Amino acid sequence: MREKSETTSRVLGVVLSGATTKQAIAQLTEHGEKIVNEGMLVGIQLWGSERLAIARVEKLRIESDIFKPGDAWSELRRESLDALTMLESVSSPYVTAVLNIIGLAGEPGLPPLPRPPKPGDKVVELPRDPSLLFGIDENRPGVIWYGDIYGYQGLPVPLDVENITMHVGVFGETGSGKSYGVGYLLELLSQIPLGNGKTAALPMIVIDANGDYLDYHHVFVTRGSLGALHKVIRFVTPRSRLRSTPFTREIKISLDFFTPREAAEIIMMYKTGGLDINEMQVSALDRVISELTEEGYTITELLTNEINLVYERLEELSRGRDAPIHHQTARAIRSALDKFYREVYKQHGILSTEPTFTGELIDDITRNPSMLIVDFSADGAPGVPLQVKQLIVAYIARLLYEKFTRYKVDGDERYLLLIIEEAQNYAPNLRNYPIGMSIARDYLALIATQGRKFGISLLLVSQRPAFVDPVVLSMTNTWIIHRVAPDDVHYIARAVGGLPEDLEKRLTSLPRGVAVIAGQMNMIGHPVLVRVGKRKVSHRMGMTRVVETLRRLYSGRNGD
Ligand SMILES: Nc1ncnc2c1ncn2[C@@H]1O[C@H](COP(=O)(O)OP(=O)(O)OP(=O)(O)O)[C@@H](O)[C@H]1O
Repeated sequence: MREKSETTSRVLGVVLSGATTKQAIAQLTEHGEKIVNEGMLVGIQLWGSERLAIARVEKLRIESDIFKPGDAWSELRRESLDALTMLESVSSPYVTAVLNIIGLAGEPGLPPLPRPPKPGDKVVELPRDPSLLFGIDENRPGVIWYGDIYGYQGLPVPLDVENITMHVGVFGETGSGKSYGVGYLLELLSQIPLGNGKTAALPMIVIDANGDYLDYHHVFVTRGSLGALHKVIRFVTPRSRLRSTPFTREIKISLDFFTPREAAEIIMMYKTGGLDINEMQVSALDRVISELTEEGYTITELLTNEINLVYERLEELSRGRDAPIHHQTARAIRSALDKFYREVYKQHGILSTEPTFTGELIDDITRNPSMLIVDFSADGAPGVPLQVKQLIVAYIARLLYEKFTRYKVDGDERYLLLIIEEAQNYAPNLRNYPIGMSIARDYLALIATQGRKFGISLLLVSQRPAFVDPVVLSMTNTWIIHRVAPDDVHYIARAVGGLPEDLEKRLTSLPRGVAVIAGQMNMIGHPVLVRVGKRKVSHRMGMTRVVETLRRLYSGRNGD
């Protein structure tokens, strides 16, 4: 625990008259003028006592009595530079700060003030002691400490791991630092304090759109450990040249967790992109698959080695005038089956009667907490189209749902975090983002609405939250918001259930690596600005080396 002497902070300003319990205007001291920034938190020593209020600086204003518009010096300022210099020498500008009061320090949730600060109350730096400030002991089990509160190096935000089950959304435009920040959060979640100096990792599956998390795999492979994680395994598609590298497996899935009806939907949706799904075709294919599964075949067998059986049964059921399946419907189904078989099974090798991403794997990683990275980068999934990736995500979501329901029924409580980068590609909001229906959307919605009861948490990462399915998005309850596009601000503020106005205004101009953190996990109980902490594992993927590469490729060509 830090020394209490740190709490005697230096005075940053004094409260002026007219304060309410929600807002105060303070004049800054010379020291305050040097270090106070807009967006920063400060303390107000209330009523001349030891009680402390926490407030956020909404706005700074510089004032001067001699440089007021239309004052008696206006003409002089206009006519003479000498006079201007003279005025400058006698003017004494000062800075006022508008402070939005958050609540009383020292108690969880920061309760509201019973009465306003009085004129002359001191504005001070926050003590870097979480128990004095938030009433939360630094060593409390189940709390991870995230980054630094903006303006206070060494004063992190306490996050309650218990509330991760209510799902997390991380938003920010490209280059705002989302992936870096998520990596930092995953590092914290791979060492959750349990008390008595013990730590444990939360099992995690990362759907890694661009290989942003492969540094964790690399470090695990070279060092043999990463936090309290047991293993870090990378999954690549079967045609990836990386498939036989260490701690790397091919991802092969089956469709046996799905019902015949769901499998029929998936196949038809795969063909049409889901935009034009025909109920008659889905139920006819459901009938064909159901009949054959009742005869003892698995759905995966039917869509791989035994595809001819499906074709034959389809043909039988659509032959003749009174056939139960119209021949045109059969033709459309045949074409969808062909495409699914050719691309998913033959070309990309994803579908298999011997899947590698299995229920046993989930048993293993939840018993021995591990990180699985599904590498959808160009190296990990070469040439694999989005629809196949959506199918893989749908499968993983369905498998997790199935497994965790079973754990619950058996009284075998387990937890897992499913991280989805570029969430808009798997759970799209079709009104704003018409990429075609995602096969994964309904299964992710299932986890979003039901998962928390079973111990599955979602962490959705997106550049454009307005493009994410509103049902899925509305189920997130903790938000880490980096710099976002102006079009997204309103949408985010609504999804978050309202942000303080001054923070909302800041969202489009946050520097890289600074975010607003709000919602259930944030134990301060109020949205705060935070500087993301330093990762232990570097983030090579996000780096660019334009100048270095130009030098390597082209220097010397002009004879220099
Ligand atoms: N807090 C930080 N400290 C140090 N470097 C950072 C920080 N945040 C981001 N960076 C660096 O900035 C670059 C962009 O960050 P990052 O890749 O996380 O952005 P992003 O929002 O995920 O972008 P995209 O959506 O395009 O993937 C990377 O090189 C990353 O390492």
